Amino acid sequence: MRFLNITKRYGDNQVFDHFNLEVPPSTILSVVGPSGEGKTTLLQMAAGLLSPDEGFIEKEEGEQGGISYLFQEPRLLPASTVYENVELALRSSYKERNEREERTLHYLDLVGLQESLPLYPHQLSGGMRQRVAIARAFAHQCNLMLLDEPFQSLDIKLKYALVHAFIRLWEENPKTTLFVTHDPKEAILLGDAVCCLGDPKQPLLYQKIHIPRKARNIGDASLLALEADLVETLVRS
Ligand SMILES: Nc1ncnc2c1ncn2[C@@H]1O[C@H](COP(=O)(O)OP(=O)(O)OP(=O)(O)O)[C@@H](O)[C@H]1O
Repeated sequence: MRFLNITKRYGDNQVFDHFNLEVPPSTILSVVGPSGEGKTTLLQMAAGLLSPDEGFIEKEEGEQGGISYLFQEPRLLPASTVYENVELALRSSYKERNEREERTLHYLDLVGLQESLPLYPHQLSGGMRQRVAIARAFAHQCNLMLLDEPFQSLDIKLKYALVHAFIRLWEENPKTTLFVTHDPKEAILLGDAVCCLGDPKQPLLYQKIHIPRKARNIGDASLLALEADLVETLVRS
């Protein structure tokens, strides 16, 4: 997916000014940036919910069609169980009940919820609800994933458990993904590249990460150096 020469204004507020950015197919681009610098605007344009004033968004053939969203709040169906919340997302793509059941159990297993199938959202902790939302995002037939701070407001242990659950599911079937976060560590653990917004004309920082996702350890020297660069860019912006 490419953002080509994008200009976007809200009244006098110019958020993007002939801005270019590329997310190679089947990769994750982590987007960080100070508040109000256009992260959500970028996601909304990628989703087609908002049009740029100038420029356009080019999507590869495999990126057209369904989009899976993952938000900070899980947005589950309150009257449906854990199992049903995920199974419902599979109905349009799997007509066979047995196949749907197998897929549902697979996704819920990968996020560690195999024991919680009959529970309703109000019976779950915040972290468990977000696990269901992650499983559902992967169950939904999609060609593009848009993540808007899905791991925010979780304690640090839970946050990394969910980041790893996300990676396990994503690696099974990689989709072009835009991942918005305020947390440089999350950005570095998940992204094939990280970029920092903060200048309407161009990213303040864009850095590819060559270490395979599964081999990343947040204590590695090169990742710590990148994190320091990101933090410095964010603080200076
Ligand atoms: N519908 C709107 N009408 C007017 N201004 C808007 C609208 N949506 C966003 N903006 C403005 O555009 C700028 C970018 O907003 P956006 O929500 O994209 O930023 P963000 O980086 O996602 O912020 P945050 O990190 O706080 O979520 C902000 O100055 C915001 O006030």
